[in-house]
Amino acid sequence: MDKPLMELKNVDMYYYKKSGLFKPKIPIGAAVGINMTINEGEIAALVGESGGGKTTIGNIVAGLLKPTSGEVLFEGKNIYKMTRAEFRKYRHSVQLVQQDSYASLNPVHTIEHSLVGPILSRKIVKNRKEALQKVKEALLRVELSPPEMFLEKYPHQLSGGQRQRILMARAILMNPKLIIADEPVSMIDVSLRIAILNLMSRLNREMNIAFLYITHDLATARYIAQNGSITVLYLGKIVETGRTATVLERPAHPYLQALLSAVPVPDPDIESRKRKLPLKSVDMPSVAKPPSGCRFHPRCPYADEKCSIEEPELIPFNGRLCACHHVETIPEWSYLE
Ligand SMILES: Nc1ncnc2c1ncn2[C@@H]1O[C@H](COP(=O)(O)OP(=O)(O)OP(=O)(O)O)[C@@H](O)[C@H]1O
Repeated sequence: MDKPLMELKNVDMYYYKKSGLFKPKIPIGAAVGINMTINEGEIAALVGESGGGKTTIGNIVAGLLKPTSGEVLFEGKNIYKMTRAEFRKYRHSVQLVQQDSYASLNPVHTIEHSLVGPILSRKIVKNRKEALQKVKEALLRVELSPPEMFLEKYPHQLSGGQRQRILMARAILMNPKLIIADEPVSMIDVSLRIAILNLMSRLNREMNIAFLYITHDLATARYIAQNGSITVLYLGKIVETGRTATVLERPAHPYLQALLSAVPVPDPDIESRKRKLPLKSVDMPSVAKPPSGCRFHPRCPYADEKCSIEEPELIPFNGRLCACHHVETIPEWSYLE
């Protein structure tokens, strides 16, 4: 039985950008009308192109960014109505791992210092001896062995993949229920990516930690969230969401269909027979000036007048939710022509 861990209810996040001296600030709807649930122990993928609002949503879930409106619930409680003690517990339970592992670690501190410090100061352990023991266990869990070899190192002495593992170790030391992994593999060598994805899957299975995996890369989202859920964003709005297997098997929204058609296949024969979805425009409009009606309509091959006027709601369709006026009538997607 799925139990909601984190819920976003009708969340909007507007940034305000200066448009010139004496001119009013322009609102940028980086996330609009977001409803999303991450269940206990689930791997949820959040995908979309640059500027879609992924990092904004990740930071809202992490409690680092307060949305302009809407509710953020952790275990059913609004995080902005929590007592100090409850909020502290939530912040320990939800950890954020960012893409730039170098920037996330203090370059003048050893790994031991960076990992022991937070659990001592947050009183997760009683003393330094216990802290060191826990840190060694965490390093073993993230496959940095022997741990003693890594404790005295500085971030610059480690590879990108090893630093990303250190960040995972720092996150699991807080005994989290959810780790938000924001593009965790985009800055490491392709050959090492799969190992980090497998590590996250293992932490999910062995420690029942839920993951919010944020990425622009559908292939890695499909791989890691194959038994979980996927939410696709376009210019700050959800266009399709549901179980990953259902959504990616038969994508319903034309934007997701186009994204899937663009994932290259190594076999040239299949690649040449793969179905293409020619978009009307390759240019991504600005989120500061989103198109009227359906935000995808200027690029959508199926768009008509209604799409340019009326914003589509997310509605149930074939076992998932999809925001498209023509979802019932557009040709069913198939992988090959
Ligand atoms: N602090 C800010 N002030 C003003 N605008 C912002 C701020 N942070 C983000 N934005 C804008 O909000 C939009 C969504 O940004 P966000 O970083 O959430 O998207 P993203 O999908 O994570 O993209 P990327 O993969 O490029 O990081 C972008 O147009 C961005 O320029």
